[in-house]
Amino acid sequence: MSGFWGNKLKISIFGESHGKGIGITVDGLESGFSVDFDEVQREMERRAPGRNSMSTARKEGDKVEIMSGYFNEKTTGTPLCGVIFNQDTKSKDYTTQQILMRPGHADYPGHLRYNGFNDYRGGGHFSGRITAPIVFAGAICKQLLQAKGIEVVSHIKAIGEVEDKQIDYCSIDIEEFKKAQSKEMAVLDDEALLKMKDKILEVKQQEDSIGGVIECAIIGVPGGVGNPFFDSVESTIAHLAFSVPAVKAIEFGKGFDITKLTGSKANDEYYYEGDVVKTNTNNNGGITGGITNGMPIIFRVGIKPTPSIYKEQDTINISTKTNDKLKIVGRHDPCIVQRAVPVIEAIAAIGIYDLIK
Ligand SMILES: Cc1cc2nc3c(=O)[nH]c(=O)nc-3n(C[C@H](O)[C@H](O)[C@H](O)COP(=O)(O)O)c2cc1C
Ligand SMILES: C=C(O[C@@H]1CC(C(=O)O)=C[C@@H](OP(=O)(O)O)[C@H]1O)C(=O)O
Repeated sequence: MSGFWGNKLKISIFGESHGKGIGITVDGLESGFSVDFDEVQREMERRAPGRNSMSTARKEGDKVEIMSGYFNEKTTGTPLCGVIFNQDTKSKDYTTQQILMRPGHADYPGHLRYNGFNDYRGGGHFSGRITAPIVFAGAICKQLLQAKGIEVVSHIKAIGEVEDKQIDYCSIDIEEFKKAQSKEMAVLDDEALLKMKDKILEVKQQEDSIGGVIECAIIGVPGGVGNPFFDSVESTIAHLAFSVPAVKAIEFGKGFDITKLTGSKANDEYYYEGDVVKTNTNNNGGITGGITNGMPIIFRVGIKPTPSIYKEQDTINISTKTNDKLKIVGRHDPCIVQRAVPVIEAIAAIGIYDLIK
């Protein structure tokens, strides 16, 4: 089975991009919590397709219908199920995807795994569209975490070679991040934002695509959360991050760059600020031994360039068993990164809520 995740919180996703609908069941939420559904819908809008020239042209309302688990304006504590009905499908664009396998997409592995019975339309269950219900569940977890003084924020660290400003891992300016959320893309530095936008529109013009990096910070998690080995905070977040289509890399704190430091530079030295324990640096991204140390949790995910590009590509025809050419039609994101920002925040919130519940 692969549609289920969680320990104390359990989520189960379902649906296909061109099927009737997509959704999620969330079990293990605390009872008696009033969800701000306007805020949930704002989170859905941050991810929704068809909102600007940097996105797929497919337009979805992405309004979530609550089927269960919410009564008298409060969570009941029993499974909360949210459904989103698909509206703007154009399945004929995918006629050739039955036999011509898109490089970089799940067509071929999905065909093998499900013996040809997979729904190939719009990528079916493999589609980035299935991240909409994840954002829904994450938006609720975010609110539950906020009530405990925990904030989850993120920004686009890079699109291709264009980078946003370096953040201070020890002291996250939450307001600066929140301001970035209302921009066209979640970038802290306005000049970098314009350069990133130009880059995305340039590759779009060239019938190509581009990837990038999202950096996420979780602030306010007390020290002592998590477990050694298999349920470490890193394992929990990484498991969820790699469940997001197009995520190909993850690193915590200084990440791969920590390997270039000596121990005396890499260690985060402790000090007391009043009775609060802090560290001078945060190279370990707020986690040591798989357990939080009270500093901001910092991680980055690498998102690959969108696989469906309009340039002609080499591929295979699984019907004739010959080599062939593929020229994709349809509506695709020239870059996934800017739409995946709320998805990464959502998986972070789901993971941390599961650990602290
Ligand atoms: C928000 C979001 C939007 C996406 N949009 C597209 C798209 O328009 N076209 C496409 O080919 N892939 C898109 N993807 C990525 C594919 O779904 C993904 O690359 C594919 O399922 C293969 O999985 P993998 O890249 O994790 O190996 C999107 C992913 C996300 C998270
Ligand atoms: C619909 C969404 O994005 C889709 C993700 C996607 C893919 O292959 O992942 C391919 C495209 O699907 P379609 O060809 O049906 O338009 C995107 O539009 C969404 O994110 O809500």
